[in-house]
Amino acid sequence: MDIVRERLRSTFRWVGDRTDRGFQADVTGWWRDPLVVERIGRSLAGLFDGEQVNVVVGPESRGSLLGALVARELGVGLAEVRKDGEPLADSDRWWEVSSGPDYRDRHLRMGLRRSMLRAGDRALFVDDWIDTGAQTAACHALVEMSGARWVGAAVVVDAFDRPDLRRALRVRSLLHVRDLR
Ligand SMILES: O=P(O)(O)OC[C@H]1O[C@H](OP(=O)(O)OP(=O)(O)O)[C@H](O)[C@@H]1O
Ligand SMILES: Nc1ncnc2[nH]cnc12
Repeated sequence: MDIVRERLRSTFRWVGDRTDRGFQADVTGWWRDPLVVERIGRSLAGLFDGEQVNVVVGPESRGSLLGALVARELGVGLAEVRKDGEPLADSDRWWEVSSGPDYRDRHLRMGLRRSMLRAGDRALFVDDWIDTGAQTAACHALVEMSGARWVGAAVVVDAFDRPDLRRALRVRSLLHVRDLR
């Protein structure tokens, strides 16, 4: 296992009791580790090495934090997807979809300003975690709606139990959730 994956494992913690409703993943230790901050953008970008990407799509908030690091590495920009967000001005044209139930059973309105994605763009989705896949699927729908191409989904932790959708969404990860147990 390389040093970035090792640090991701050692700075991660589960909070609460496994049988408890409050049992949660705490990834904040990642952001506090300078080595992770320095190298994670390159590691995530490397999951799609050799593929042409000209925009990174990152959902608020941890996806846009990581997305900015990946975009910096690739020399491209970031299209931030808001959750239950609104256009800032009535004149803003906005793409929006509703997600299926996510890991907290929420149906989120996910959206972004239309000018953030253009037909012909090649979009790489970035996030910290994929669980039900509902938010990733919603972002995929936004990318398709805009006419951009979906290159794939680069995530830190894969906790997705839908192999068919993993393939369809081209999900690649640095860790599987079982690496954190
Ligand atoms: O696979 P799913 O079940 O759709 O869940 C995955 C999403 O859930 C988490 O975000 P959350 O909405 O908790 O927001 P945060 O990044 O602001 O913590 C995570 O960062 C992913 O974006
Ligand atoms: N089980 C989980 N813990 C923390 N963040 C998540 N995002 C999606 N699923 C998650």
